Amino acid sequence: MRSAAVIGTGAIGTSVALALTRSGVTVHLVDVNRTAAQTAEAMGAGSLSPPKEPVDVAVLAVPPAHVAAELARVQREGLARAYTDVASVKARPQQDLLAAHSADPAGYIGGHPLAGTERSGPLAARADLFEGRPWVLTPSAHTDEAVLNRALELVALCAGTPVIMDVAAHDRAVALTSHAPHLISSLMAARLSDATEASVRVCGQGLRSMTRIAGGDPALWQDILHSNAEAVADVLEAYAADLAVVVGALRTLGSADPGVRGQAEQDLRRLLVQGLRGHARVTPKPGTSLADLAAVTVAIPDRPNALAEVFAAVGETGVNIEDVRIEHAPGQGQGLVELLVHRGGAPELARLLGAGGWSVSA
Ligand SMILES: NC(=O)C1=CN([C@@H]2O[C@H](COP(=O)(O)OP(=O)(O)OC[C@H]3O[C@@H](n4cnc5c(N)ncnc54)[C@H](O)[C@@H]3O)[C@@H](O)[C@H]2O)C=CC1
Ligand SMILES: O=C(O)C(=O)Cc1ccc(O)cc1
Repeated sequence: MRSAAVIGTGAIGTSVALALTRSGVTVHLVDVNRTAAQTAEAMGAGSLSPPKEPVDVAVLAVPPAHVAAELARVQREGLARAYTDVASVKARPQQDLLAAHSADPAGYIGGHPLAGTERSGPLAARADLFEGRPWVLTPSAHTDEAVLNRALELVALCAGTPVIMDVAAHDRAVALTSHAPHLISSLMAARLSDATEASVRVCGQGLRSMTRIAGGDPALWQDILHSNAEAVADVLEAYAADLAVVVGALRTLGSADPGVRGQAEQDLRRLLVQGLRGHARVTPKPGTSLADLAAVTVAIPDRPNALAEVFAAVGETGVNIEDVRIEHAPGQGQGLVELLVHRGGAPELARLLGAGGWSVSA
């Protein structure tokens, strides 16, 4: 691939543009918001000048409701030889596209990288955002093979992992893994909006993780949820049924009737154990299961470069870090870095870091 166009230079579009530019692709940037496009250009993501001939691929990184209209527009202009998008829902853009008779479905393949952030705009972009992340492609019966191949090349240049899916299966899957969880995160965060300062002050890291995605742009999420409403409602209905059981169990845990109490204990345990099983299925890295990993926790003093020194110390041991979590409470003298490594390497890593003077628990 020699050239590309990115339409929509927000968090995702600029990340794609940065990754392609880094690989030597000439990238042309387009956005209805001039400031967003200029910021992306200033970040080194590409150029605002229009291409002189059709580019190899155009990536539509606009909100889902705008994909089909933008696609029809840029196809009419003959901007590219192949077109794809990154929208979080796939059935709606495809239906809109088929309904918009001016668009050419053969030149288009749906796409969705499962990587992102709760922050919007080009300043939230990162060239390495897609590294090792699944990137769904949804070829339709109309999609040309050359277009599929071009999209596979795009994913490879962004270091993503391609996953071919049918649009309906994709939308059901992300309802479960992304869209319903987003709403649950918003529900949790909404409960806090008028809580007392005294209550909010005693929040733990778990709450911060669980409400992080509630910080996403409400307009974008309204669009995503609107485009996948039925599938998300199905998942939330299942949550509602589980919640009813849990509330019932909590209300009857203290019952004088041993039968009722026993049932409540069983219901609660079943949910907690099932949660543990589900948690183990969310892999931190493709090909790695959480069950294969162990955590080594290192206390980090609050001084410049301390974090870099820990990573350098781990690097010297030769142990690969599979995932990392950082807990820091502003104003406290130290933070905690939890290093997730392969189970077999954890004891030796803990020993070596301890010998190096770090305060470690494994
Ligand atoms: N936020 C996330 O973490 C992820 C988002 N996505 C999808 O990526 C797409 C973009 O999302 P973000 O980058 O997060 O949003 P963003 O708000 O950061 O960027 C969207 C950009 O599109 C521009 N835009 C809107 N309509 C346009 C049009 N008609 N023509 C040209 N530019 C237009 C906006 O001015 C804005 O700069 C959405 O479809 C979203 O569903 C996919 C994966 C992750
Ligand atoms: O911020 C996160 O952790 C995300 O998971 C972001 C995200 C948001 C929307 C998507 O369609 C895909 C990924």
